[in-house]
Parts: sequence; structure tokens; C-alpha cells
Amino acid sequence: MLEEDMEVAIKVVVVGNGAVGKSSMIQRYCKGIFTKDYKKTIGVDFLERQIQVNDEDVRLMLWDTAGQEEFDAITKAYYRGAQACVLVFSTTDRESFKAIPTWKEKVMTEVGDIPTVLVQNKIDLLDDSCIKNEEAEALAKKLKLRFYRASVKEDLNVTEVFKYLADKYLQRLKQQTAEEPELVHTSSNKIGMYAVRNHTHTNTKNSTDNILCHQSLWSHLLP
Ligand SMILES: Nc1nc2c(ncn2[C@@H]2O[C@H](COP(=O)(O)OP(=O)(O)OP(=O)(O)O)[C@@H](O)[C@H]2O)c(=O)[nH]1
Repeated sequence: MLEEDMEVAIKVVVVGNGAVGKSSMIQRYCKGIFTKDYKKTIGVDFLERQIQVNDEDVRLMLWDTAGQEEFDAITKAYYRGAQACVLVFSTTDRESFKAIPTWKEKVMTEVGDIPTVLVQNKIDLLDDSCIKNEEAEALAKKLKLRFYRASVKEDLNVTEVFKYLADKYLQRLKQQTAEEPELVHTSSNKIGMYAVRNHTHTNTKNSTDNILCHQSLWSHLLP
């Protein structure tokens, strides 16, 4: 246990081009559902899930960002304070694959080097693939990222992605705590530890109200 009555909360941003399956991935992980409908995300949205990692309670706050460039100004602000990142592209969308280095750069510019994974989603559509396996693996190697092939539809590898990020983040947190114990205090946005408290919120896609609601709820997460 890192510290009594403290909880580790990890802000994870999920980024990538439009329609690659970011919202679906978050919904699958947090609500266990998948829908075929496509409703593009306006701005930013988030859901959360509590998990246990090595007997540690970890709250994952998954921020769903819009893939369209028109929302760049809004989404960029929400990268701030992110402690982990999922970069997503789709098996059937070559442009989304080519855009990955740019997405990584956008996030890094705001928050620096945080635990990050590369995810190729929609592998249930492998027959229509426009990306060779070697290409995707080469990109992951070049960007020095753990690479997962996933299908949100078939519920393949979704849990693994978030488990990996939580593990990786906790490793860093423990290392940082050992090196700089004075950083551990309530509401420290530097290392993602918070006093345990109860809160509830509702969330619907495409609601601009949520952006304000999230901002006030989580403003302590922003530097
Ligand atoms: N076949 C298949 N379809 C998927 C999968 N994941 C998502 N989809 C579909 O892809 C479409 C886009 O999914 P979204 O989750 O809305 O995509 P997004 O990345 O959030 O899109 P933006 O909000 O525009 O950024 C939807 O019709 C989903 O049902 C998958 O693993 N396999």
C-alpha cells in the first residue's frame, strides 16, 4: 500500500483519428457494452473504472477525446495532467495509422513522456486490413511503445491495454515516491495520489455541458 486512505487515480487520455473506436473502447472497458452506432465525440468525454493492481486500488479515469481536428483546441487542454495515454488506429483506416506519430507528439507536447500504448483496433476486420503486421510492429518499435492488437467489438485485449498502463504507471509512481517522498501529499497532481472521497457523476456523449462539469470536477487534475 502506498499510503493509507490514499487512492491512486490515473488520468488516461485515449487519442487517435475519428472513428477508430476510442469511445467504443472506453465504453467496453467501463460499461462492458459495444454498439455499432457511430456518434462522433464532441470535444471531450470521460468514464471511470476502479481496478486492483497488486492489491492497490486504482481509479482509472478514461478521457475520450474527439478525433477530428476541428476539436483540437478543446482536446489539447484536456491532455494536461494526463498520466497515461492510449494511441489508437484502425485496421481498416490507413490514415489513422499514419497519423499516430502526430497524435503522440500532440500529447507529449502537453504532458511530456507518460506511459503510453499503441493499439490497433478492429482486428475482427483483418480481412479488410490496410496495414501490414510488420508495418505496425515497426512503428511501435520506432516509437518505443508496447503494441496491442485489439477488437473492441469482440472484447479482445481491451482489459490488457488498461492493465498494462496501470501497472506501468504504478511502477513509475513507486519509483518517484521512493526518490522524492515529499511529493506524496493530498491532491498532488504531480504523481496522481488523492485522498479517498466519494463522488458520482453522469455522463453522456456529445454533451458540451459535460465539458464544463468535468472541468469543475477535475480541475485539480490540471496543472
Ligand atoms: N468492427 C468493429 N467496429 C468497431 C470496433 N470498435 C469500434 N467500432 C465501430 O467503429 C465506429 C466508430 O467507433 P467510435 O468508438 O465512435 O470511434 P471514435 O474513435 O470514438 O470516433 P470520434 O468520436 O469521431 O473520435 C462505430 O461504428 C463502432 O461501432 C471494433 O473493434 N470492430
